[in-house]
Amino acid sequence: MSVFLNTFLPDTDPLSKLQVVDRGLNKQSTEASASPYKLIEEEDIRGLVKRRLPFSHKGTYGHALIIAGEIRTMGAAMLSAKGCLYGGAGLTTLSIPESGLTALNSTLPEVMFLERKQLIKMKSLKKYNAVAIGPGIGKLLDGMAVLEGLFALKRPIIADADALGLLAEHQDLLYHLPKDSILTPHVKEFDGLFGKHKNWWERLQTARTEAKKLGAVIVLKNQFTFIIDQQGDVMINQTGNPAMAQGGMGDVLTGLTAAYVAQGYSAKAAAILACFFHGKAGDELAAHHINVTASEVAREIPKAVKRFIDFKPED
Ligand SMILES: NC(=O)C1=CN([C@@H]2O[C@H](COP(=O)(O)OP(=O)(O)OC[C@H]3O[C@@H](n4cnc5c(N)ncnc54)[C@H](OP(=O)(O)O)[C@@H]3O)[C@@H](O)[C@H]2O)[C@@H](O)CC1
Ligand SMILES: Nc1ncnc2c1ncn2[C@@H]1O[C@H](COP(=O)(O)OP(=O)(O)O)[C@@H](O)[C@H]1O
Repeated sequence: MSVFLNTFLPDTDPLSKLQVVDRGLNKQSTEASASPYKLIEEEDIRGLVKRRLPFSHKGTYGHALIIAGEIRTMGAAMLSAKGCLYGGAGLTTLSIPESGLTALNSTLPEVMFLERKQLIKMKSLKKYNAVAIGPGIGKLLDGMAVLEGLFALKRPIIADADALGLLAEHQDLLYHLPKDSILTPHVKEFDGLFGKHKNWWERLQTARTEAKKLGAVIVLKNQFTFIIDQQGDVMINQTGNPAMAQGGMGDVLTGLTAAYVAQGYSAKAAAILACFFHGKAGDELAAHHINVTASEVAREIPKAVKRFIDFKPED
């Protein structure tokens, strides 16, 4: 039976009711019968996710840098770092104001620290396999200078939360976003970047155009998160649930996305895997909890991935 796009939208419009969604990611977009809208299925994830290798070491799984947090939102930085750590990056470094250092060392001793002033030494940032910026940075950090420096390196970044706010205010910079970057807006951040929309159908059309124009992956977060790739195809994530509707959940997703980029996945694969396992961890917790915290979701991720990898469909 066909499934239509309106099933995944929180509002109604005449066009999405007519738009068929393909099941799975296998059909090539170039095929005449293919829909640009695709539902991510477990089989797709099995084809993407890699096991950890014998004789591997921390260097095998990449080094992620997360630029996050200010005095009132240091929690966002900790949550992003947790998402990255539990997502399996070989090394995680967090750049926060020094006032957060005690909290970092006592709560996440595995995570390293990079002073904010080191961020202007752009060449030294080349050693990181993934760079994420935004959760809780507010406007205190000289975010624009850091973003400009990162863009000059022409290395993809993951931009979330307040970094998206900065890009919305400086559209000239937005269109210099390095190719294969990942933007992770919720609906308000998306409309801040690209203008107000009447409904979700229109928002998705803008997302497809902008992802192509930017050469970036856009992760438009919602109950069903839409991952729009550089070709303008829309992949729909089915995991996740309302128990996850609590502050900090997106911060964990940002860190988890960085972990997958650091491990060598493409921007598109990293975004798909992060959304899938973030939601999967939330679903497993929601089986026994009415609501789940962002920290709990982060901690559940390695278990959810392990269960998924070890599960045999005939079990
Ligand atoms: N522990 C910490 O340090 C934490 C720090 N955090 C950090 O603080 C910074 C600012 O975060 P913020 O929550 O103040 O603003 P922001 O996320 O822009 O929301 C503004 C308004 O937008 C809406 N809205 C939001 N999400 C939506 C959605 N999915 N779907 C639909 N609508 C949605 C909603 O408006 P409403 O719909 O209620 O009118 C909401 O009130 C940011 O850097 C973040 O990383 C947080 O992560 C929390 C934990
Ligand atoms: N009802 C829901 N169903 C599925 N996922 C949800 C639900 N509510 C929130 N989420 C997930 O939680 C995250 C929220 O992100 P965001 O709004 O950026 O949060 P924050 O800024 O507090 O970190 C997204 O990944 C979103 O998909």
